[in-house]
Amino acid sequence: MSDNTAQTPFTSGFVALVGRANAGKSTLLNAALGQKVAITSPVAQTTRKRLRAVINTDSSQLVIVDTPGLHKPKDALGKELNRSALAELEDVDAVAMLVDATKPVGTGDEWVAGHVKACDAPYKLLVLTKADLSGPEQMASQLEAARALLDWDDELVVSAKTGFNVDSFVELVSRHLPEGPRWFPEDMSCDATTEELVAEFVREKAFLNLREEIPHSVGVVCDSIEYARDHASIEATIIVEREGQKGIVIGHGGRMIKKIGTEARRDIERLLGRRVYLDLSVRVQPAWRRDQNEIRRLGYDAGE
Ligand SMILES: Nc1nc2c(ncn2[C@@H]2O[C@H](COP(=O)(O)OP(=O)(O)OP(=O)(O)O)[C@@H](O)[C@H]2O)c(=O)[nH]1
Repeated sequence: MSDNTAQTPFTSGFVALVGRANAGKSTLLNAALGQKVAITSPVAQTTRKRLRAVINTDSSQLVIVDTPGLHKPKDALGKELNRSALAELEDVDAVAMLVDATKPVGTGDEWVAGHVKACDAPYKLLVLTKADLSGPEQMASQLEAARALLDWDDELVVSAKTGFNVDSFVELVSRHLPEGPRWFPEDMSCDATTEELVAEFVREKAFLNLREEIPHSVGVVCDSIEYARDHASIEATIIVEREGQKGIVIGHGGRMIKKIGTEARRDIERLLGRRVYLDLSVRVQPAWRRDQNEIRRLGYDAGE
């Protein structure tokens, strides 16, 4: 494939997706990539790991950085997530701030916008998400409120669920990146290891199936992956903070952990392109969310 044509210079760069928890960052990233790498759920603060996804077009390479949603931190994990999200803003070529079209623009958005305003990124894009859930009037008033947050370079309304304007998002950002080479090989879709993606896919299903406070107490680590000719055998551990939570994760007669495992296995099979045997266990690690070392060990930190 030719990278450059006489007419359009090849552009490349880093793009941070920021926004309040639950704004739709991970969903937009997966939709733009056309492949699931980031986990999503209706529970706020699902994203813990920074993930870089690489989107290649004929004339550009976007390295999209998904960040944990910004929020008022309640514990060491919360602080680390904010730190990691804000650190991403320091060195990117573009920032896309996502605002949920269905939730009134409020102090949370103002706080995030304040950080976007202060950062040096040369291109700042407002993205109104979840267009499929919002009527024209609500959309218009949300846009007006979001416009007042800062002097945006551009604005775009998208629905990552229906695909509306997802391609436009990629095109628009590509046009505003600097001229540059492909930084990453064309066949690389993200910077997470298979083990990290497996652990995240299991955590997503735990988030989706467990209610109330438990999801935030859940950490997942992938212990091993063994590849055979036509399948892979995987062992992973779900970490919780209390004995009682362990019982809930396992469920009556093991039903809950089986459900989590079955759902995660489907995504992992799609990722690996082969049959998967997934062996899940549960371990209690009291107060791991307050333990900086444990947060690091699980990879829910800013890295380097
Ligand atoms: N209907 C609809 N739902 C969406 C859309 N985008 C995201 N969602 C839903 O909104 C919820 C949150 O989406 P995420 O992508 O996990 O949001 P996030 O900003 O990454 O959230 P954090 O991890 O908390 O920072 C999920 O239930 C998504 O399915 C959309 O365009 N339309």
